Amino acid sequence: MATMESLIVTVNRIQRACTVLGDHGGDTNLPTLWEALPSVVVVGGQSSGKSSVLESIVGRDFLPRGSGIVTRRPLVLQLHKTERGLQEYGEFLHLPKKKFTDFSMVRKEIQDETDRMTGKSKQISPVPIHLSIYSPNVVNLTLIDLPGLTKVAVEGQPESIVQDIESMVRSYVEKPNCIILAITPANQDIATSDAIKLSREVDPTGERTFGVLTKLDLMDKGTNAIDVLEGRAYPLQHPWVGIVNRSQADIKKNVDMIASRWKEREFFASSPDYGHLASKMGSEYLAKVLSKHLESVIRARLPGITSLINKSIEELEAELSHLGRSVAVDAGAQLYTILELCRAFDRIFKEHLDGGRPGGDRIYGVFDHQLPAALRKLPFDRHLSLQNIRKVVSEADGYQPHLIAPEQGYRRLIDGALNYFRGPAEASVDAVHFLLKELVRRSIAETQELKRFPTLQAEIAAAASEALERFREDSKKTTLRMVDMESSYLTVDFSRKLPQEVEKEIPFLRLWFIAK
Ligand SMILES: Nc1nc2c(ncn2[C@@H]2O[C@H](COP(=O)(O)OP(=O)(O)OP(=O)(O)O)[C@@H](O)[C@H]2O)c(=O)[nH]1
Repeated sequence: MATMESLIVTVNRIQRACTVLGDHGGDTNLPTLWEALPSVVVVGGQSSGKSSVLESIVGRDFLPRGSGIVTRRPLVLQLHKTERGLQEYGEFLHLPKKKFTDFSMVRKEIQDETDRMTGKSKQISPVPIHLSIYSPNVVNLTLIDLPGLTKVAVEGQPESIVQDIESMVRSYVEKPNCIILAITPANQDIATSDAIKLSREVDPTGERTFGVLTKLDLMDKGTNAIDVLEGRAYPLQHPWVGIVNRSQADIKKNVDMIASRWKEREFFASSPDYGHLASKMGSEYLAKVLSKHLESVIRARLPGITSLINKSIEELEAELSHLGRSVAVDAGAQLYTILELCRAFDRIFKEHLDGGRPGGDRIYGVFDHQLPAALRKLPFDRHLSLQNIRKVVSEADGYQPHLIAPEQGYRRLIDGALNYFRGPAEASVDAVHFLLKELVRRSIAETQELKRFPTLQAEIAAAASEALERFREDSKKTTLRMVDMESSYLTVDFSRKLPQEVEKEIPFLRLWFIAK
C-alpha cells in the first residue's frame, strides 16, 4: 500500500511541475500532461457546501468564505498524510519552503494570491493555486476546488461570469481522467442540483462521479435522504455519501474541525434514519473512499501517463537539440553570438551573389538581357529621323544658320538621345533592387542558426531591407548622374568616332558604346 501512497505523491509532484511550466490543461492547443493526471474535482452550486466538505476532509478551517463567488481560481489541494504527532502545515507552490502552521494565514494567502491574478475585481482565472497540506489527520489525496456554479453575477462581475464559470468547470469535468465530486445540498430538490445535471451530461454512466449530500441536518423534520443514500433515487455507480458539515453558527463560533467531525459521527450514529449507514457516511469515510478510488484510477492510467511523459521528454529533447547550445548570459558573449549569426547570414547572401547559390545570375541577366532589350525599344529612329534632325538643327541655329558643321544641333540631338537612357537605367536599378530583396529573404530563410532566434531574424531582415532601400536611392542618383555626365561633355573625338555608315540598327547605341 505504501507504494500506492507514494504513487499519489508522485502524481502530485508532476501536477505541481505542470503548473510551474504553465500547463494547467484547458483549451490550449499545446500538448498537456496535466489532463493525463487523474484528480478529484469538487463541483457544486453556490453555497452547496463545497468548501465545508473540503475543510471537513482536511480537518482544518482554511478556505475563504463570504457572499457571492468566493472561489475565483481553481485551488489544487494536495493532501499528504504524515506521521501522527507531527505538526500540521500548509505550503503554497508560489511560496516554496514557506510553511504555514497558522491556517488562518493559509486562508489569507489564498485570498491574496487570488487577487494577485484577478485583481480586486471579481473576475475568475483558470490559473490554479497549488496548496499542499501535510497532516496526520488526512489521507493522500488531491482535490481541485472550483468556483461554485452560479446563476447570477454579483455586482462588480461581468454578465459573462455565469458562462465563464461553467466553461471553466466543464474544462475540468469533461476530461476522462477527472473524478467528479458532485456536491448537492440535501435541503434542496436534488433534481435541480447543478452538480448532478453537469456530471450526468459529461459522465452519463456515472463511473467517474461521486455524489455527496451535504446539509442532511437541515432537512425538514420528517423528511430524509435515505432513498438517495441507499441508491433507490438518483442512483450512481458509486454510492452516495452523506455529510454533515459545520453550520454557519458553528463557523461563527469557530467550532473546531476535529470536534465537528466528532459531531458528524454522532449525527449519523444516533440518527434513526441513517444509523445503519453510519460506517459509510461522513467526511472521513468520503476521504478514504476517494483516496482509494484515486489510487485505482492512477494505477489504471499509469501506463498512459508514463508513455505520455516519455513522449514529451523525447519531443523536448529533440527540440532542445534543434535549438542548439544555450545562449550565453553575459553581454560580450551574447554580442559574439549575434555577430556569428550575422556572419552566417552574410556568408549565405554572398554565395547567392557570387555563385554557389542561385540569384547572382539573375542580376547579371538584368544587364545582359533586360537593359539592352529596353534600349533597343528606345525611339531613336524617330528621334534621329531626317525630319527631326532638320528641326533640331534649325532650332539650334536660331536666326544665324551654321556655316560649316551644325555643332549646336548635333549637341542637342545627342543630348536628347542620351536622355532616353534615363528610364531604362532607373528600371535596371529597380530590377536589381527587387532581386536583392528576394535574395535577402531567401538567405534569412536558409540561415539555419537564425531559426531559433525569430526576433533577431526579423531585425536582420529589417536592417538589410532598409540598407537596400538606401542603396537603391543612391544607385539611381549615381546612374542618372552618369547619363548626365556623358551628355554634358561631348568631345570632338566623340563625333570623330561616329561610324561613317549610319547603321540601320541603333546608331546612337553604337555611338554611345563607341564613345564610352
Ligand atoms: N447546517 C449545515 N450547514 C452547512 C453544511 N454544509 C455547509 N453548510 C453551510 O452552508 C454555507 C455555505 O457553505 P460553503 O461550504 O461555504 O459552500 P460553498 O459551496 O463552498 O460556497 P461557495 O464556494 O462560496 O459558493 C455555510 O454557511 C456553511 O456553514 C451542513 O452540512 N450543515
